[in-house]
Amino acid sequence: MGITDILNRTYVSWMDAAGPESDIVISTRVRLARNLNQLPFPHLTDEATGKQLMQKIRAALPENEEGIFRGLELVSLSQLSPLDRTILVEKHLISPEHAESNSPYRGVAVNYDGSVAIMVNEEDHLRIQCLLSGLQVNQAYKYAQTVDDKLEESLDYAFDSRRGYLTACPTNVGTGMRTSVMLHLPATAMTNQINSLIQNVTQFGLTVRGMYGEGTEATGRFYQVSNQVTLGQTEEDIINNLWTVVIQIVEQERYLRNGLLKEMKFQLEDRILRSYGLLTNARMITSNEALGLLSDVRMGMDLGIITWVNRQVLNELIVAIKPAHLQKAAGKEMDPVERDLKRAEIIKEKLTGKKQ
Ligand SMILES: Nc1ncnc2c1ncn2[C@@H]1O[C@H](COP(=O)(O)OP(=O)(O)OP(=O)(O)O)[C@@H](O)[C@H]1O
Repeated sequence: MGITDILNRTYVSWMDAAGPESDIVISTRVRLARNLNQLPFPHLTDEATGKQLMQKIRAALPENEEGIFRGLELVSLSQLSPLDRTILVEKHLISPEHAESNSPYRGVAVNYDGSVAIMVNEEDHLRIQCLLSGLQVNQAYKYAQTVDDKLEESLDYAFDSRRGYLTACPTNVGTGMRTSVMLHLPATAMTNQINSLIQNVTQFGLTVRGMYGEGTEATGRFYQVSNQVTLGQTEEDIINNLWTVVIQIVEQERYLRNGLLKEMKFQLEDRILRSYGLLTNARMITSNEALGLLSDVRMGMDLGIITWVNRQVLNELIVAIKPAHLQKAAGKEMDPVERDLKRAEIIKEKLTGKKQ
């Protein structure tokens, strides 16, 4: 029960849709950036220090422990194929930049259900991530803290009493914490209110990114909202601020959805049912088209228009239709046409429960 298991199945725990507000908040992530004293930051590291760091972290991870530590084992990126590294990106367990490396001195540890993932030698020596379903900022922070405390029992962190945790990029100094939520905002997007939302959240020290984080565009219907500031605020301030803003975004999205349902009931039902029809009948489908249609079906489910699909299936599909997951499922490399065929097949099967 370790990373192999995570790589061989689509499901990880953030997809269970069991968390609060999971009609709109898909997942919550808390990540802590940490570095070890006396060792240069990753971008200045040579082979010898890279190796030393991997050894120290491997030794610091608890063995045979239960709870959130179950299955947590450090694997070098060189031990994973490019496809498997992309699988981890598609599941949101490592960043796209980390996946580009095949260095033996960079690594990843993932627990049994993907709720804890640790990147080693990414931008910082350690990036501890906790990822949960729905809006669970406090719980995700609690998990991250538990992992952090456990590692700190045997690692000497770079910490300055005035500045806080020291990090490779000055924007992370202080708490070293980024808290974020992945939101599904179709009504906000359909009513052209995304730009004003972006402006509003910026005023609260938050930032809006695309589905795959830094450098990915905030377009479509899925958005990641996170704190921009790590210095001069406590972890509790950051969490409370994010929670307060997100609750308002959630309420606004629900209000807009209900408005659409009231004002254009038949058009909305038509659009959603057509989207379902396309998803369950297409012979070939691209990733972008599928994501847009899945977003419609998800909203249809939330509004009670589609009653026969469950949210976990939709969360799993968001990931199962990505290129690396499709190729893993097919057991071979595929060109774009083959992927479009396979994608259509998987969607049909998951939505209708019928094998082709
Ligand atoms: N709430 C969330 N749910 C699922 N995945 C998330 C969430 N927030 C971030 N991620 C994923 O984490 C990865 C990193 O995201 P991002 O670049 O925003 O953060 P970071 O690396 O911690 O920040 P930094 O820019 O400070 O390095 C991305 O793959 C992104 O998809």
